[in-house]
Amino acid sequence: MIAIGCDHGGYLLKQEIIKYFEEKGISYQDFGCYDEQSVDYPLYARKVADAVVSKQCDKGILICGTGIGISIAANKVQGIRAALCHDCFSAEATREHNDANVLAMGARVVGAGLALKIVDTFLNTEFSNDERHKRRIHLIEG
Ligand SMILES: O=C(CO)[C@H](O)[C@H](O)COP(=O)(O)O
Repeated sequence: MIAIGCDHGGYLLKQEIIKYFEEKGISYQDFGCYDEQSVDYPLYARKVADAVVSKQCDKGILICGTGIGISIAANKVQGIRAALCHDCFSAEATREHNDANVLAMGARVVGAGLALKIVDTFLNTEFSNDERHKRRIHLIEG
């Protein structure tokens, strides 16, 4: 189950991703927002982060205008490793090296075509389980 959330700046891209999930039969839970009315992105970052940390969902996807604010907010939640990715290399590397559990993107930065490839890469790349990466992740967690 994938948790997905956005602010008003990310709403239209979130709808594209949801359409993609429905076509592919990927199960998801939509934590809002639900239209383009102006909202505050930290609230949606928190909803998705809580769903991931509580294991209600396996991974999260967050979208705002830039992806920056919503990733900063998600990373305040203990246990969240949110990665802001606007290319497939980063999406693959952050799964392999950082075991990122939330993908953040900016709808004002990437188009839907690239965003869907980034989502696909993120969801289909496993953590390497390499000792050096595990050690570094433990150091992040403190
Ligand atoms: O990218 C964002 C945060 O990093 C927000 O989507 C952006 O700040 C919203 O801006 P506005 O209220 O002017 O639409």
